Amino acid sequence: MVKNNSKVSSNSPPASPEAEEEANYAKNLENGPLYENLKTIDCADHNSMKIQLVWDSICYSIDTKKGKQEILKGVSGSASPGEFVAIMGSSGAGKTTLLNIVAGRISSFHNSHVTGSVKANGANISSIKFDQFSTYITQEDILLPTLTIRECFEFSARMRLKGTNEEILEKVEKTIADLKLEKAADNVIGSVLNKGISGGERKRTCIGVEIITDPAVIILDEPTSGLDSFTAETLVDLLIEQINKGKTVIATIHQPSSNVFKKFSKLILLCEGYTVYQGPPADSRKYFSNLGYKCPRHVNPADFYMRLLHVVNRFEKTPEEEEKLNSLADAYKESEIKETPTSKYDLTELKNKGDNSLNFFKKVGLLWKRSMINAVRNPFLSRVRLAQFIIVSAIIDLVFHDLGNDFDSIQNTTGVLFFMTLGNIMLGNNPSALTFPAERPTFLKEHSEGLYSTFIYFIAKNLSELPMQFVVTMIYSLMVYFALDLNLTASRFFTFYAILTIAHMAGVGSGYIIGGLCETENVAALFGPIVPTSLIVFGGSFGNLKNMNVAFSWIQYISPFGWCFKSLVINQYEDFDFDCDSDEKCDPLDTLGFNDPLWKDIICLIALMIGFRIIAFVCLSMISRKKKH
Ligand SMILES: Nc1ncnc2c1ncn2[C@@H]1O[C@H](COP(=O)(O)OP(=O)(O)OP(=O)(O)O)[C@@H](O)[C@H]1O
Repeated sequence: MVKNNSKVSSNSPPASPEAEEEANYAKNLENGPLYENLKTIDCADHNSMKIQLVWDSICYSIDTKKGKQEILKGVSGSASPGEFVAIMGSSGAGKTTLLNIVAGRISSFHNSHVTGSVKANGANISSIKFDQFSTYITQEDILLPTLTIRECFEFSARMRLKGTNEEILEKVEKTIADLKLEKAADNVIGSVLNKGISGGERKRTCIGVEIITDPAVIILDEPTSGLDSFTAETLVDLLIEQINKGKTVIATIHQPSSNVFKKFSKLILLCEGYTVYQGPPADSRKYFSNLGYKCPRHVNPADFYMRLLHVVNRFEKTPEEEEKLNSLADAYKESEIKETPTSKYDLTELKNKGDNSLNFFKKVGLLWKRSMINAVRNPFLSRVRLAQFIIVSAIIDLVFHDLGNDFDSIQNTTGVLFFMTLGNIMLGNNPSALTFPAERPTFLKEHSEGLYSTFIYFIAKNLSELPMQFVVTMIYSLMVYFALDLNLTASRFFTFYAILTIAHMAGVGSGYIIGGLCETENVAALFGPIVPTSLIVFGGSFGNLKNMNVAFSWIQYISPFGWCFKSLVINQYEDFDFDCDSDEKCDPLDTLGFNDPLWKDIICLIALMIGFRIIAFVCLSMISRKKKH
């Protein structure tokens, strides 16, 4: 219950010993590091652009099954150059939503509606390419675990900045130094399974990857979450160094320590979509004290406010909770500290910067290089792939060696060729189904930041995986072809190798489709075998295709198993010299009904290889576009 709902001024003089104590506390806060730092700011010394962000009357609602849910209810505020604005509030208060709207990452869509305006130096952020001037650092640390800190920065710098090699490397070193990461710069990021850099270093790396371009506005979603209080304070100090350079920093923060709390330039407290306080942290104690909520002397104000704004169940508030929150929101609306968003600075006009992006080939090259580093540092997958082909080849050699060339050999030969077809395509499909889900967070993040298009990523991904595909099918061909004594001419061997390689690549393509559609590796592992397994039925070895259900007979044309098997059989028997009495009886191609010319089957296989990739690319494009909204 708000005891004092009268207008509250942050500047009114202390009238009682209690008020004097509050004033002293506020003074102590003012003497904290932030205010010392702020005095040293000389924005004119910095050449980089200064941006003031002003958001006015932001409302955000979503349509749910139960009706319209209002998430932000007319929130206004600003963040100026040299300011660290911290947004705090209870869980579900709308902090991340506000941050996303201010960053221009949420706009009205099918079931969500945004009203109000967000302006950067007076220009509506939707009318400029705001991400050219700002960066958004998400709560999740999305970094490739196999790269080192220096490599992460270098990739980001090369992708985003233009300049000579020396300039790029200089920028990388400067960012490492700015973020005090010198000692860990050559350590790999690591993952849950392979320990790498510490949590604080990881967070600083995420920040470094983004601020390497020197953005004027740095927006962070819960940058200190999961860090101990000392590491969190160190991180906030690094961000304060950024505001000292004239940057505008806005962050949502959970449970800051009292040391961190007093370093913010401005505190915004949100509750249930309303602003309940906006102003210097040092003035907040007095403000809430005047409303009847006195924060005890030795209690961290951040904890006190979180407890004050907490509701047990957001969707079923008690009458007391409802009354408290409404009166806090009303008190802010009527108070003198309520901010009327206006531009206070001599603002530079924001014009879109020229296109700073690299050309297509350089981007493909950088992504390809990163994928190769990733593969070399994570050899497990490559080794497993090699081992799979060696084991399957060895089993084939053991079971079917030296097939011979008499009539009785036909059944064994066609059998082994079908078995090879199966192994070859399945061993392409299944691991590939896992690759996109593993890289999905990195791809979606970098794509949404405009680092590269889906097409560039897709081309680089395909190119980086090609060498392995050529190697495994060569091992397969060499280990099996001569041991089984198949049609022994050089041209037949190389055609055999080419068929296996194209079919394997078609298998990889079908894996890409599944990988593109599945969000996680677990789901992809479950669904991975489904598509190829269904296509095996139409591979031409388990039944006469002419007698199958007409409704499904078209599937034979999209089955790489069928085309691969047919090609291998034709390649084996087209000019095979049989040890046989009767010519007619000895032509297995006639018996199997494989009368097409070989080139036709190979072209169909190539068409499937390309077609599967086009479908996979469309799936990825749809997912990346959906993610952007
Ligand atoms: N697109 C959406 N669809 C459904 N609900 C949404 C959507 N966006 C936001 N919300 C809801 O709006 C409310 C505010 O979400 P938001 O993420 O902004 O909260 P928050 O203050 O950042 O919370 P936390 O501190 O727990 O992260 C939540 O109840 C959330 O479920």
